[in-house]
Amino acid sequence: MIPVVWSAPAARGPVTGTVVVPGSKSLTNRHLLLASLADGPTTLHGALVSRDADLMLGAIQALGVAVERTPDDATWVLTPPTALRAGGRIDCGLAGTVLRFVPPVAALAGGPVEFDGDAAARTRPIAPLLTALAELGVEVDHGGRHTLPFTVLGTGSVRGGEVGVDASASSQFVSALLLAAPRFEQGLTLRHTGERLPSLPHIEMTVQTLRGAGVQVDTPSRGVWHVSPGLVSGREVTVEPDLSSAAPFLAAAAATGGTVTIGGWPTSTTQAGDRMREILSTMGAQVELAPPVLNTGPNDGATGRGHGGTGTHNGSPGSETTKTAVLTVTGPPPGQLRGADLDLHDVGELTPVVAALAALAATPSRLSGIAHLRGHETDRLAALESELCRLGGDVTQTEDGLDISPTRLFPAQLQTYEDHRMVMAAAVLALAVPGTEVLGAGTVAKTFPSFERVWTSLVLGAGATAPAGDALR
Ligand SMILES: O=C(O)C1=C[C@@H](OP(=O)(O)O)[C@@H](O)[C@H](O)C1
Ligand SMILES: C=C(OP(=O)(O)O)C(=O)O
Repeated sequence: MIPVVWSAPAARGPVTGTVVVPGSKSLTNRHLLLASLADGPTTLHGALVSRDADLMLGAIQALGVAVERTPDDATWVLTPPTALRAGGRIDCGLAGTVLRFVPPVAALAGGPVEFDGDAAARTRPIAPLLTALAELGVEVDHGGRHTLPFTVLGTGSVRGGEVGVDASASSQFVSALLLAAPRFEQGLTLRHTGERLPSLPHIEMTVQTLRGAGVQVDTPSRGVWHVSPGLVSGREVTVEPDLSSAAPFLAAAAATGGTVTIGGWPTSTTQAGDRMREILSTMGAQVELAPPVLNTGPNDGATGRGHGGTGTHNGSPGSETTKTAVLTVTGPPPGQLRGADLDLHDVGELTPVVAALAALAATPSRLSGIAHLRGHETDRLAALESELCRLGGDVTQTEDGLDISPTRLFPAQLQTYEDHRMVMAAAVLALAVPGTEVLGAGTVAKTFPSFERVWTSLVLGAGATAPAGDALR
């Protein structure tokens, strides 16, 4: 168990080794949700085992899905009920994917489904989604507050049709409506009505996941999606490793002049974490994606942990051929990491780790396009400003991001605000600031329960980190 106050290790020299990261949170939770709507069983290989995935599993079980897991947790079989079950209570924890993706599915159950979550989840944006559901004829009792707790009053069917949603606070409003839409009577034509739309790759992930399950999704123009009503195919999928969970390990190489290698890196992916390659290269690291391994068979991207295994996903209409590769990042010599001007609008979840790295760089950085991070697990812009300043950093919040300039940093006890990515950011900072302590680091279990063990083993020089199955817990 990770201690409440974690003395995160400082680097003893260049951090070097090979890391195995667990399955993608965003893909795992999309596949779990779709399994509840499918026409038959779904088999998942390499799914994430973590608090957010557990919460999604709990949610679909409350809706009547039967779950079987192999003893090593490597394979899960999810069998949907004939009709989604009402009367359940869904715990969203602090998981945006549960809070946003499950209510439109609950509307298809034949009665009330209650939703609540962590205290911090009550301040996460949800109103535009509840309003869109109301326009689609779904009754939600939220006592006029438009926040958790609320009850979706399912009637067994949703009419569907056309609806607008302002998703400038979270792309998850769009994903949520699209994921349930094949089971709406008329399908759905969804229009984003706001100025800016964050996290587009995550919406593309939703579209690809639906198409993989045989659902027809058209994108007639920018900011408009059409989902045709129809069957969602139960299928067999291998979940890609979580590339955003890989980010702090790659950052460790960049910050210390070390070399970190991660296998099973999908050569084509919708995951935000893939942008780390470009970000690290801009900051002066060497980034190499070794010749891809061709995998044939049913797959969602990377199969097998490590180097490009294979797998099969039916992808309904035929199987796909996927490629994975080995990613190696080598940091510049100490003192030569460059700051950067980065628009992170599409990949906001990378911000905490990138901000930590920017604070260790030799020149200033500007991170922009991320005003919506004020509604993430915590107000991430405020949290990063406050914690970097606690170490003596030179950081100011802008309207839509952070300006970070180099300064000498001193050890302090860092707070993490129940935010897994603040723990990862603190770990990166501690590499260069011996004596740094991290308060509440256990919150990293949201997406990476074994983070502290894998991190410590890499930083203190054990080299290769935990094997696949191990890294999942
Ligand atoms: O759909 C998803 O799986 C996610 C979408 C993004 O949310 P926002 O659009 O709210 O930033 C991302 O930051 C989050 O970590 C996961
Ligand atoms: C914003 C995040 O999570 P969530 O899915 O809870 O929105 C995140 O993981 O960075």
